Amino acid sequence: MRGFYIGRFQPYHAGHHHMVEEIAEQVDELVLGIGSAGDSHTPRNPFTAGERVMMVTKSVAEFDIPTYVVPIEDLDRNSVWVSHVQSMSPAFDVAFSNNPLVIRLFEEAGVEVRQSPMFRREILEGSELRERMIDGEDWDSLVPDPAAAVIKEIGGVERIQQVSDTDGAGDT
Ligand SMILES: Nc1ncnc2c1ncn2[C@@H]1O[C@H](COP(=O)(O)OP(=O)(O)OP(=O)(O)O)[C@@H](O)[C@H]1O
Ligand SMILES: NC(=O)c1ccc[n+]([C@@H]2O[C@H](COP(=O)(O)O)[C@@H](O)[C@H]2O)c1
Repeated sequence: MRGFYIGRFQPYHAGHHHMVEEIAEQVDELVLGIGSAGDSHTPRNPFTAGERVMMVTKSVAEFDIPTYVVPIEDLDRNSVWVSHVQSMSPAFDVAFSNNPLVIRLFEEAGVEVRQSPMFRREILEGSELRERMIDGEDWDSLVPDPAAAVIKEIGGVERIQQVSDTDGAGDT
């Protein structure tokens, strides 16, 4: 059985990693979708699809399961989004998500969806991580080591600080 799990992974953090660990116990192969793949260099979406591919690929290497990492751009049309995902991904039998819209769209398309409990959500949340980077607070203990190394390699903290340091830069 092959599973599918999509997130923006801005950045890929220990909550996502915990969810992947749980999914890996339920499926034989896994597809990880890099959502909003066209977005980067903003306070809410600082990292490119390619950078997120690196964070995810290097982090999940510790799990003993074949994993495909597939960037997926957003569409203006929710009603056909599942078809779009299916056109970009290896075929999958079950989708994993805690996102209400994603769950609804997959279920309406007849795809089985499994949810898992949030893991330490009070700190393991992308927006919390991005605020910590902007404020110069500890963040690297909250992401898998390989993802932290990628963020450091690309100057990710300097980037998010710089793109957040303008009038009207928007929410993180
Ligand atoms: N701490 C967590 N434990 C388990 N699942 C999580 C956790 N954080 C996010 N998820 C789930 O992972 C998927 C991808 O989430 P996403 O990439 O939006 O991360 P996020 O932490 O919610 O980021 P943001 O704050 O940027 O929206 C969603 O289904 C989300 O519910
Ligand atoms: N119409 C669309 O393009 C559409 C619909 C539902 C989810 N998505 C994407 O799927 C991803 C879902 O991930 P999150 O759970 O991290 O929000 C996001 O990148 C989101 O933009 C896109």
